[in-house]
Amino acid sequence: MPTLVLSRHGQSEWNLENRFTGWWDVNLTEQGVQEATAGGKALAEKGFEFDIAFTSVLTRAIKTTNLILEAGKTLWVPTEKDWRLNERHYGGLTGLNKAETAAKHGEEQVHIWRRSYDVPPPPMEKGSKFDLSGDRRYDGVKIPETESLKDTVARVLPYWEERIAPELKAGKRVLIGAHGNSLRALVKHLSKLSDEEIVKFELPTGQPLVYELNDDLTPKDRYFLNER
Ligand SMILES: O=C(O)[C@H](O)COP(=O)(O)O
Repeated sequence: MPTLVLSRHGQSEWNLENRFTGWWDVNLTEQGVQEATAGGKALAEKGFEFDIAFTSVLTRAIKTTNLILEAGKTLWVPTEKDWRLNERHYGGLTGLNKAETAAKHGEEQVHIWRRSYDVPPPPMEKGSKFDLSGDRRYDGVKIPETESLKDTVARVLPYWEERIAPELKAGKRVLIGAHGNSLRALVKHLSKLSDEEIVKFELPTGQPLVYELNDDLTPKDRYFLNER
């Protein structure tokens, strides 16, 4: 029975500061390190082991994945990093404080930007200090100017089909350490959630979500580790 564990990264510096983050590369806070380690320890105590791990090209997710593996004394597990597991690109909102943006544009508008399925935030302005063109990790990648969750699903799913699903079908136990919205894309796909359902699905930082899958990768069971 293929097992898949998804974990959103632990608390990041900009989760703490309540700023829109997206593809901006911030570190974990001390609390974030503790959350990721606690998630990894809980997994190890319950007997979870991994054969392969996948993460994004962003520090907060890479470190979380490593901390989970380290807690299970399996830091050696092969880990693939790919931009397609990055957080949803937050466009022109990147770096702004979420509460200040709500005060300026209204709660309703900010809720639409954060939780509608197919309305993207305003695009990143050319020359903005958060512009990522020139960042070596994105060589050859067409960096989006902004993304809706629908756009995120459209780039996560081909990666799932191409790289992750074949490992599960081959019987590998898979860990994915990524982000709220790139993981929502996977949960939507696996659990067949509607556009309305997926935007209400919240993934707390550092809390492992377990999928027990049938051989055809349809879910048998899905649960947050701390709920069992
Ligand atoms: O990119 C961000 O700011 C967060 O990681 C996710 O933001 P959200 O809660 O607005 O989806």
